[in-house]
Amino acid sequence: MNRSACLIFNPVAGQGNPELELEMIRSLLEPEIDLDIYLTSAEVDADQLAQAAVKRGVEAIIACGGDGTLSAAASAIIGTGIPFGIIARGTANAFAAALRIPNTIDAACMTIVQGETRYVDAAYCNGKPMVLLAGIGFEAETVEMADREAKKRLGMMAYILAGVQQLGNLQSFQVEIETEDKIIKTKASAITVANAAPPSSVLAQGPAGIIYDDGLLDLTIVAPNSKAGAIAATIHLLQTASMSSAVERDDIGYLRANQFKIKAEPPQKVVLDGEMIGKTPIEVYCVPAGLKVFVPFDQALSPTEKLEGLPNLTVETKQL
Ligand SMILES: Nc1ncnc2c1ncn2[C@@H]1O[C@H](COP(=O)(O)OP(=O)(O)OP(=O)(O)O)[C@@H](O)[C@H]1O
Repeated sequence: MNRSACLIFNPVAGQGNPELELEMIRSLLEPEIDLDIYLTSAEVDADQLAQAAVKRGVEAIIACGGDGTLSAAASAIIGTGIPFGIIARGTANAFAAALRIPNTIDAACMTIVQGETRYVDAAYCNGKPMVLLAGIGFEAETVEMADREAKKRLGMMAYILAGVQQLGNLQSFQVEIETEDKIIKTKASAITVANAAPPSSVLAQGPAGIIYDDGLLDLTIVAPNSKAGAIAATIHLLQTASMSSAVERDDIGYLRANQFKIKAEPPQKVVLDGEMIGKTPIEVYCVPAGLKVFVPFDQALSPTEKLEGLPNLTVETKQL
């Protein structure tokens, strides 16, 4: 008997041809999986469709669209244990990159067909589900500037251009960050709280690698004191992200915790998984192992040790 799944498809996401893309997905998945297909509309979003699918007791949910669609669908699935398939067709595709899921339609479909799953953490920010990150300040201003029309025309460049434009009027603010055991007060231009983040989310890259299944959130504080400092800090974050090392600049800080309460003065705009949600204050907490996601076969089990290649290696199994 075939497996079954609810497929939630956003027909306006990305820059491709939605009819052809849906046809391709059906031809790749339907030999193995019976699909119940629902299209999002301006009125009915992916979270409503996913909530209804959860109520119907579906075997799996597959979401196909940009980051907005993927996070909206994921939000209804957190804590349900229903396996979640991701087919990214957006501009930034941060969701797939952060969870290391292929971002081409055929490889994403193969991942779902293979059927390997892995638990990853999720989070809630001001009561709203979060899979990737909450950005305060600079990032939120940049996302707001890159509107759908600009993204259609320019793709990823829309975000980069908005970021460059935004550097010109870099604002800093007072911030208070509270964890279970600390209250930190400082000045900043950007605060990012990440559950999972792709390397392209530069402002999240303070720590040496963001771990998305450790039950903790990673917070990065970027506090440059000039436009030149902001550029230098960004370049440093790009370098450390590509080498998976932690930052070493006085104007960048980071910490890990299970939850954060953040206040800013003046209040700052907040972007949550790519969508504007209003202004600070925010409260974010992690939901360990909140999502069960289809992942490529080689990631289903993360290796707990690596010994091969060590010089003169011998490994002896002890008799217990
Ligand atoms: N049929 C539709 N017509 C108009 N808007 C829609 C429709 N379906 C979904 N939407 C809207 O699309 C938005 C989500 O878009 P999504 O993020 O998936 O794609 P994108 O903007 O192309 O990608 P990215 O976020 O990577 O730039 C939501 O705001 C949702 O309300």
